Parts: sequence; structure tokens; C-alpha cells
Amino acid sequence: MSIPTIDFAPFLNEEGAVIGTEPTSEQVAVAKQMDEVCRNHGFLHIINFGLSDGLRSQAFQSSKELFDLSEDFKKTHLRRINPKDNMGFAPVLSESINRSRPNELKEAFNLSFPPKRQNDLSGCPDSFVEVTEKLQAKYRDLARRYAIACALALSLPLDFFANALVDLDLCTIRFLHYPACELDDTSAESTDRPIRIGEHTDFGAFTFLLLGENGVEGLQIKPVEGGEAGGQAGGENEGWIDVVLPNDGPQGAIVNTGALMARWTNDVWRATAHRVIVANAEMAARERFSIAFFVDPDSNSIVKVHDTFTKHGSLPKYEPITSSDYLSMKLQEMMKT
Ligand SMILES: O=C(O)CCC(=O)C(=O)O
Ligand SMILES: [Fe+2]
Repeated sequence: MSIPTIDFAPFLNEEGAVIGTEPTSEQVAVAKQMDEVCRNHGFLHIINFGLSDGLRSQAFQSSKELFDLSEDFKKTHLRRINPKDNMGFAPVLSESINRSRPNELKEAFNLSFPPKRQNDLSGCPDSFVEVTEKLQAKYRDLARRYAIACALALSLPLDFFANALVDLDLCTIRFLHYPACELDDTSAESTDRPIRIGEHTDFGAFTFLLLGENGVEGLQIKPVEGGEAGGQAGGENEGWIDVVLPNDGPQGAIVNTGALMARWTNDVWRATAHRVIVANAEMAARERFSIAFFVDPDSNSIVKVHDTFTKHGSLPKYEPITSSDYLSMKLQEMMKT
């Protein structure tokens, strides 16, 4: 399925210019498009969102440099991730985002946002350290602008989501590498073929996903009824749709709705299940890189169904929960070995 492309340029004015002023007609038009997509399946392709092609390719180059370090070096010298702070290196086959599936053929490095959180980048190549600072600065603005656009799209006060993105103390930039692997053709249709990342919905408000060369291959989505997927749903092999991106035009990011946004909106904006599969032997032979930016509400924010979504008599589907309680629960599940 070709996912819709949305040109975010109207929001790239000075940060915060929208709050306290009337949105422009171009901004309203973008917000309307976002709302349509997010009510429907929650996966869109965004262009002109403030990341230059130069910085993007630098980020992928540095990611490759990091993951090209030897397994032994990475395991002994890089700071190891843990569910409590979600920062650092996760080796291949150390995680499973969907507990009903085997551990995943991927490795990752997670970065948090200073000054509330301090990253330990010892052992990381200098180029990686350099690029992370530049990305953090761009992403800080992006999170806020996108949050404002979401509020406009949902007819909420414009600062509603932005107020939960002040510290960015739970936001994470995750560099992902899926190594090449073997695919035994006899298991091509069965559930025990290699999993790059199992069926899941992202945990936070929204995610920006940058895909490296060949990056879209294997990425599939499936709209779900509720705000999260996992458990039983993980066994199903039905209803998956390949994500297809435009062949030309500027390189963008995939944006998808996470479970906490679904909770805020009582599933008016649903979180869409997605996964990365190895569909055939050629795909298995190619390594894959992506960089996810998980925009998760600040730790002390209480995510509660907004009254707007229950005013016509529908009941809240979710109990209020703090962002930190929700995320720790999900991270513990994912990193349990
Ligand atoms: O690498 C990808 O394309 C998807 C990654 C993803 O869905 C995640 O890390 O939550
Ligand atoms: Fe995801």
C-alpha cells in the first residue's frame, strides 16, 4: 500500500509561531490531511520536515560505522541498554518487542535527550557522537512542531501535546541495524522464519522513521482496532500490507501513531501495528538500516482520554496513566530475556 505523502513545510516557521496566533490556511490544510490519515490507519510519509539530506546521510553513515565495529568490541565497550533508562546498545537477538515471537535479528543503539538525560557514548566513533548532537537539535524542534500540528488536526488547544514535550526525557532516537541473515526456503511461509522486528505498535505519541537504502523492504502494516498490538495478535499472519513509498520526490520520514496517542484520543487516532519481515532469500541477504525517533510524552505527564473524545457519550477505553509507568511496563516486556 502506498502511504500518503504530506508536505510539512507550512509548519517549518519559527518554533512556537503557531501557538498564540491563528494558524495559516496552509497549516490547517496539512492538519486536515494528517487527521484523515490518522483516523484511517495512522501511517503517513512526511516530507520537508526540517532534516537536510546532508544530515540524513551523515546519520546513516555514522550508524554504519558504529554497527561495523566488531561484535566483541560492541558487547564489551558500548554502554548496554536496560529497561530502566532505555539508553545504549542492544545486541543482536537480545530483544523481542512481541513476547509471542522469538528474539529479533536486529541490533540497536538508543540515545536520550540532554540536559535531563545524559548519554554515555564511550566506545562510539567520533562521527557518531558528532551527528547525534545535530540530530537531537533538529528533532527537538520537530517533536514540538509536529505536536502542535497534531493538536490542530484534532481541534485541541494548540499546546495540548506540546505541553507534554518540554523535557523530552523519555524521547529516544534509536539507530537500528538488521544484519543479513539466512533464509531457509522451507520455512518461508511459516511463523518460524527470521523476524527482524515482530508485530507491535509503538509505545509513545508518534514515531518518525528514517529508512536507509532498501529500507522500506520488509516493512508491513496492519490496522488494528485498539490502541496496541501484541500477545495473541502476534501469531497471526493475515492482513499484512507492504508499505510502499514514492519512487521520486524528496526523501521523507514515515510517521506513525503510537499507543499513548491512541489512549489520549480514545482510539480516534489508532496506533497501527507494524513489523519487519524477511520475505525472501534476496531480502535476507541484504542488511537493513533505519533510524527511529520515538516521541514519548515527558515522564510525569498523565495520559488521559481527552474529554473531546467522550463528549458524544462514548466511554473512555483507557484509565489515565503516567507516560513513565506506561513506557517502563512496555520496555520491561520487550527486554525481558
Ligand atoms: O526498522 C523499521 O523499519 C521499523 C522499526 C520499528 O518499527 C521500531 O523500532 O519500532
Ligand atoms: Fe515500531
